[in-house]
Amino acid sequence: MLNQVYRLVSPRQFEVETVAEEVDADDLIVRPKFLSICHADTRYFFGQHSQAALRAKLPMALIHEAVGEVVYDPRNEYKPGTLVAMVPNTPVKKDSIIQENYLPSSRFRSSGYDGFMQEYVCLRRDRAITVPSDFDPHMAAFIEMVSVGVQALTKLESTMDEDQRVIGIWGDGNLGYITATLVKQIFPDSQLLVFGRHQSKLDYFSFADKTYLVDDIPADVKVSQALECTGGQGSEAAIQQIIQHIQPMGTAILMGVSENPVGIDTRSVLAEGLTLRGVSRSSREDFKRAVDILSSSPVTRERLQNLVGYVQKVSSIQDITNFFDSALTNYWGKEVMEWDV
Ligand SMILES: NC(=O)C1=CN([C@@H]2O[C@H](COP(=O)(O)OP(=O)(O)OC[C@H]3O[C@@H](n4cnc5c(N)ncnc54)[C@H](OP(=O)(O)O)[C@@H]3O)[C@@H](O)[C@H]2O)C=CC1
Ligand SMILES: O=C(CO)[C@H](O)[C@H](O)COP(=O)(O)O
Ligand SMILES: [Zn+2]
Repeated sequence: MLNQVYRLVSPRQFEVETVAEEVDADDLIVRPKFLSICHADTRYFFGQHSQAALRAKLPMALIHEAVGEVVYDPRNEYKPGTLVAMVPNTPVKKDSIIQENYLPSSRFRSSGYDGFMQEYVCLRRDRAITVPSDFDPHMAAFIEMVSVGVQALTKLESTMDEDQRVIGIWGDGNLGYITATLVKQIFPDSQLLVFGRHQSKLDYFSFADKTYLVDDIPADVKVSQALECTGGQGSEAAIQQIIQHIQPMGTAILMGVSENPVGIDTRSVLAEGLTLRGVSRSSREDFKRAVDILSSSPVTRERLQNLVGYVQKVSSIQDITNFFDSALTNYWGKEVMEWDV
């Protein structure tokens, strides 16, 4: 099959390339419909990586958050038109200990392998998760980020001590918001505190028990467990505050991506017996749990619809470039492309 792939060839420059795809019975052909942007994509688009990293990864199609319609299934298991969320991680090896999203051999789309900015995606069938028909498709576009929140809270469940009284989230953006909605489902009896830098963003977290501006946290506020959802240099200050406000022996899940190493006060980590656990990406199981949570909780779906921040139809390379530029100035929520190329 000949396919048109929209690749970033250098910062801010896309080119369309025709690629011959080999389709076997294990694959599905999916037409991408709604694509949403992650910070990882904007870091490539704006060239916020070292020259060596850009040379190693580009040209590459961006975007790892998307839903699309099945157009062809050689095994006829999926009806044409079925909306599926596409899992961007494709494992090529199995390991009895290391999960698929932590195996260096796995192929993650839009980080070294072509992402979903394509005319058609040739998708291994175990990478497709059916999206229920009552989901808003703009919200469904970022199920991948919801699955990362699920991965984080699943890891928190298996790592933390028994103290579930207070869960603290640092970060008042997309990942913080998604993770906060999931805390309300996965830890329904816990108090949820959210710590951010913008009152106008914290106002969206109306379902949290309390929100704090990070320059105004009372010294006696304590959280049992914490999740860092900030990224960039902001991670350093967030991790420092988590160390100050977490109970001894608490667990902090770190999710924000920083291009440069950040400093951590290890003396306090040791003295308080803290666990810092990194979480990256997600697995098929996390997608399934994410869809199950959304299916059984209309209120979570409604909250996540509030995170649809900017929607635009794109039909050309110029539209795609404009869309990424708009993402830079969008203040709240996820940017979703209606993919019409
Ligand atoms: N681990 C994983 O698999 C994944 C990681 N990520 C990463 O997560 C990070 C966040 O993504 P996203 O939510 O989309 O980004 P956003 O920009 O939407 O959100 C980050 C928010 O955190 C705020 N912030 C910065 N510093 C602090 C601080 N010290 N304490 C509290 N809040 C702070 C930011 O404010 P301001 O804008 O003023 O700095 C911003 O509002 C990124 O690095 C992204 O790459 C995303 C998806 C998956
Ligand atoms: O966003 C993510 C998962 O949803 C990851 O943070 C992203 O895949 C990291 O990729 P890279 O190493 O290319 O920045
Ligand atoms: Zn991402």
